[in-house]
Amino acid sequence: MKKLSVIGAGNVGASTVQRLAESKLGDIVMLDVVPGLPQGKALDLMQAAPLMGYDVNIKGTNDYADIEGSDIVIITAGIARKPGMTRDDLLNINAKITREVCGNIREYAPKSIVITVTNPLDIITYAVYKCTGFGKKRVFGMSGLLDSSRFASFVAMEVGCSVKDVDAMVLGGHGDSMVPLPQYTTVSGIPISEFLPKDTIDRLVARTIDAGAEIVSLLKEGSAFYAPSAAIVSMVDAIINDSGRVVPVSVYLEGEYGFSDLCLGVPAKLGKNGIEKVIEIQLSEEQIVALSKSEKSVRHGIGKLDMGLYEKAFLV
Ligand SMILES: NC(=O)C1=CN([C@@H]2O[C@H](COP(=O)(O)OP(=O)(O)OC[C@H]3O[C@@H](n4cnc5c(N)ncnc54)[C@H](O)[C@@H]3O)[C@@H](O)[C@H]2O)C=CC1
Ligand SMILES: O=C([O-])CC(=O)C(=O)O
Repeated sequence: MKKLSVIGAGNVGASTVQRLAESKLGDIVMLDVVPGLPQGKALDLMQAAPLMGYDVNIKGTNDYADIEGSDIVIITAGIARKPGMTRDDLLNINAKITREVCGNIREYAPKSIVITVTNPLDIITYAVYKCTGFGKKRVFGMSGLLDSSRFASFVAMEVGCSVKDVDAMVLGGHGDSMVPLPQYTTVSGIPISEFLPKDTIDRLVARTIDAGAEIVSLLKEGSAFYAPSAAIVSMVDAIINDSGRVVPVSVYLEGEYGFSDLCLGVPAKLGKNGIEKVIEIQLSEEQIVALSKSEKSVRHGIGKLDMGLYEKAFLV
């Protein structure tokens, strides 16, 4: 059995633990700072095991020693946005939480693959990459798979076809400058332009970019967690089963797409070592401009991080 640890037992963390258990992907540790919260949720999930037929162990804890030897660690600890906020507004608080989490991952799970989820996603992924020193294969962020799934669901609703036949692709940062790629979005391999007029596609692209905020404004408290946890578990499945799935992830770039020293959503092959390969695809002039805009926005956020603190953490 693989050992999977989820840091943060809130909406995203607890739903991820439930999906991991139901997918029988490994034994799970769920950690949170709030005393009793992860323990209570873990106990509740263990009591569902006989009904759901999952034979995995789920432990709730406030003690990082329990994540010792984890194969995969998923970081969901941090605050979620409220209506009217951007993801970038979460940076100061979540960067501080992330530093503490990273120090503990370095100490207790130094061989793990780390999947970041906490927002602002690309900036936090960069911070975790720097802070852990684990290298780009073992530190990457979940966002593009969620954004692509949202785009695919909107296409299926509009075309009136099965979601099973829709493949969508969204690149760039997980924010207002994300880059949905209609040209790489298909229904049974057929470009969506064969099914939908341009103004409809433009509307679905805009809805995809705004999809997180749409849910925040409906919920009033907190943000999405059902689709995010599904995307996280798809990525964990691809790693554990060494499946070679190609999905968009936020990864540290070293010249790919012409960008360096930041994390940005690009297609990558996932396998047992984490990121097996970053895939570079042909982009149109318009898409290159959009991706550059996204890169600038993420780089601006990275500029707000106090990197001294990360480098110091790395040296401890
Ligand atoms: N990358 C993506 O696509 C997505 C990212 N998110 C982000 O994920 C994060 C979590 O979202 P939710 O679970 O909905 O929030 P939530 O508020 O329901 O849960 C967050 C949990 O983190 C815990 N926490 C806070 N500080 C901690 C620390 N130092 N150590 C351990 N745990 C700590 C809190 O006690 C809380 O239980 C947010 O930053 C949110 O914006 C959410 C959805 C999608
Ligand atoms: O919108 C948010 O703040 C949470 C998130 O990243 C998403 O649902 O895409």
